[in-house]
Amino acid sequence: MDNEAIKKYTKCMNFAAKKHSTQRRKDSEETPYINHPIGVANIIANEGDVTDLDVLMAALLHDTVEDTDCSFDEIEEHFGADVCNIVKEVTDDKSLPKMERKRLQIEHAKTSSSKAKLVKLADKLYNLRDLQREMPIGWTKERVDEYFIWAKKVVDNLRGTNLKLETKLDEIFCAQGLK
Ligand SMILES: Nc1nc2c(ncn2[C@@H]2O[C@H](COP(=O)(O)OP(=O)(O)O)[C@@H](OP(=O)(O)OP(=O)(O)O)[C@H]2O)c(=O)[nH]1
Ligand SMILES: [Mn+2]
Repeated sequence: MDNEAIKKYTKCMNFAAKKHSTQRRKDSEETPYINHPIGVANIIANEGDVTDLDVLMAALLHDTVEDTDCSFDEIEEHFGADVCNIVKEVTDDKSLPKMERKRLQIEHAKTSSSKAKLVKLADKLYNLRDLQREMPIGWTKERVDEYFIWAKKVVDNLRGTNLKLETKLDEIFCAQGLK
């Protein structure tokens, strides 16, 4: 086992956990938010069969700039430019109106790098499974249905990246009547 890689990945997990420490998911159990990034990394490694360290660290960090006080500079300083660039590709600009943010995510998906596409595929697979499990507090069925339709538009622009993850996403879309 590569000691340096294990040390870097563990440092990254700890960094992400501290950044997300006060955040909770929108489910009724108020699951600690960190479960999401760790779950996304786990999907990439153990369902997508991808163990590229930069991809797995970017998965752990993928919501830190978007949702915490973390900066891209901080990520680059601690984890390097390659990881930082993947995080940049998967970070929505929260200063934009929501609809514009969601439109841009569909558009950017097409031209993003294969490493960013992997993170995005796993992010969507995690969130869609969460939606199948439980409706987020304050959401309506319409909002859930809209998320599935929007998520499929993003995923359709990520295809050709990882057949295992795309197949599992299509099973979910099929179950939702979206095919
Ligand atoms: N399904 C589900 N989602 C939850 C839960 N708690 C937090 N979320 C997050 O909410 C976001 C989806 O809600 P939206 O209202 O569409 O997005 P917004 O928070 O960015 O406005 C996702 O963010 P994201 O990871 O940035 O993904 P995405 O919106 O870019 O797909 C998801 O991770 C939960 O319990 N269930
Ligand atoms: Mn996410």
